[in-house]
Amino acid sequence: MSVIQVHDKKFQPYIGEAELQLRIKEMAALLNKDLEGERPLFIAILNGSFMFAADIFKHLTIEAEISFIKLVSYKGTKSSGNVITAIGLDEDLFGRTVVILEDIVDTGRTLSQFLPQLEHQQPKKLMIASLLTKPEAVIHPIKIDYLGFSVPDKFLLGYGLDYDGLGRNLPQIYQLVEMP
Ligand SMILES: O=P(O)(O)OC[C@H]1O[C@H](OP(=O)(O)OP(=O)(O)O)[C@H](O)[C@@H]1O
Ligand code: HPA
Repeated sequence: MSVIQVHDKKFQPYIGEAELQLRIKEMAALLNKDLEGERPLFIAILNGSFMFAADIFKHLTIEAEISFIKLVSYKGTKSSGNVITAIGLDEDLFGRTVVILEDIVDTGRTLSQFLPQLEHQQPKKLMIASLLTKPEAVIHPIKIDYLGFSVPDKFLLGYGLDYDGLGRNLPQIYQLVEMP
């Protein structure tokens, strides 16, 4: 398996396509078991989660809906810091079982800022399914209900994850090669 170059950096293969797909099937099987009869709404957070969302959704056999949203961060007032708003969230979450689909929970900042906005709508349940997390990088702890892989605190690329816009199309996950 070969090292690839994207922009100025080198990346080595880290999680292969077969291993990814196997784990995603296992995650879907758990969701099928746990959420039978709940007609959950899956909310995929763009851009990064598009491949994970498509692959896991294909393996769901329960009745389920999916919606794709984009989070936009802008400077709020001094006291509130950065504010995150969701574009494309048209559904009413009141009383629904909601599962957020993320490619990665890294520092936890994105979800820690966004989850309270969803909780405000009083869903019946609000759960997180993330393909990846970096426990050593967490600053804002997030409870991940369905997790694919715990990984070290190294920059990843591929399967939806980008480095400066490139690499999202790679079918497997690569890890940054750190140069001495
Ligand atoms: O836990 P955190 O440190 O907040 O990092 C996780 C977030 O970072 C990535 O999104 P990004 O903002 O890079 O946007 P993208 O999905 O469009 O690449 C990823 O898709 C998560 O949403
Ligand atoms: O490791 C990563 N790679 C690409 N995008 C990311 N966004 C958060 N963490 C990462």
